[in-house]
Amino acid sequence: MTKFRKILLTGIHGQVGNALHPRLQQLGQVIALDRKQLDLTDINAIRQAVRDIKPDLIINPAAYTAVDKAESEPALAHAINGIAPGIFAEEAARLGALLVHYSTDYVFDGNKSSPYLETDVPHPVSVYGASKLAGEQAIQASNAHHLILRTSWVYSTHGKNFLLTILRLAAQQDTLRIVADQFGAPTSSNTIADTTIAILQQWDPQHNGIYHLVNSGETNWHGFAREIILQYVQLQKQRHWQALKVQPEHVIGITTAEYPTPAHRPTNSRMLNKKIEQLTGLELPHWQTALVDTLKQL
Ligand SMILES: NC(=O)C1=CN([C@@H]2O[C@H](COP(=O)(O)OP(=O)(O)OC[C@H]3O[C@@H](n4cnc5c(N)ncnc54)[C@H](OP(=O)(O)O)[C@@H]3O)[C@@H](O)[C@H]2O)C=CC1
Ligand SMILES: Cc1cn([C@H]2C[C@H](O)[C@@H](COP(=O)(O)OP(=O)(O)O[C@H]3O[C@@H](C)C(=O)[C@@H](O)[C@H]3O)O2)c(=O)[nH]c1=O
Ligand SMILES: [Mg+2]
Repeated sequence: MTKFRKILLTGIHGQVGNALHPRLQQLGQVIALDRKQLDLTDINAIRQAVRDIKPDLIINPAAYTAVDKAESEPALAHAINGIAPGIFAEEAARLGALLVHYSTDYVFDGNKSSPYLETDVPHPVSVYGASKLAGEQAIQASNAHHLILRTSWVYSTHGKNFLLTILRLAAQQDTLRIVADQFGAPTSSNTIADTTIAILQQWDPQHNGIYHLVNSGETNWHGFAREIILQYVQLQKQRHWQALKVQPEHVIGITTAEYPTPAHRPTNSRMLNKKIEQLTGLELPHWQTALVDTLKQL
């Protein structure tokens, strides 16, 4: 089914863009632009690219994602995460195209004691979070058809992510110290891409809006790290992977105060994905299931 004529995709070397790229071929002709072909800090270049290509679907997983570095580069983070999405939205509106954009749990302050809903008021506590919220608001202020998909703790077999960081550290050190007081849901780039395709297959203008898109269940960063080690050890023998120095019991839970970073991170990053499950009729996989699936692709 080619539901769309021309799909403009950004961020193809990133985690989510890389997972989307092959899957999108089933929906239409994909024109993928990486940073060299389209620099999102260049507003005129964004306008020109959209006007030249005339897509009926724009998907923008490109973003400035270095959370700590953003604290010292707020203008750059804001240009890419706050301004560029609004330009895509203005151009999408001119063409009557749909804009699919990704956002983050870090738009919330984390002070809620239960999982966040799409109707909860965002209040970011980091430069990255504020820049992503500005992007959401710019899209919402436009007349473009849009889907804003908020996800969290994204990992995949490539790129910069917590899964690969933990495996790298676990091969070098015999102890890992990981914060155990920030709660959320690790989400695989495969789940994000599969769910995006499912929404697009049945897309209708009345679906415009924000959706939380996370693997189900919850943990904290320490729980995620421990599960990575446990699952790796289980798969290791049959797959002839290198041994780790760390034993699962040597993944130590610590407090946020014991791991100081430039950026503040929310204590509660949990988000309910009921709205997107109702729309797609899908049950999003549990984070532990998605993790095994990703590890098997290493
Ligand atoms: N990673 C995570 O944990 C989470 C991510 N998200 C959101 O999900 C989306 C996808 O994230 P993810 O795939 O992990 O991100 P990545 O950091 O893996 O990829 C980001 C991509 O954006 C590109 N990019 C960065 N700056 C520019 C620029 N100036 N012009 C053009 N392209 C640029 C990068 O290009 P290059 O390859 O050249 O560097 C890269 O391909 C983003 O919107 C992010 O905010 C939400 C929650 C969690
Ligand atoms: C490597 C390491 C991290 N940590 C902590 C720091 C932090 O609180 C947590 C995760 O670290 P990271 O730097 O991977 O996380 P971070 O870069 O904050 O990840 C975020 O990225 C952006 C793009 C998002 O949108 C968020 O959803 C989230 O995925 O683990 C430790 O406690 N010990 C360690 O050895
Ligand atoms: Mg990071």
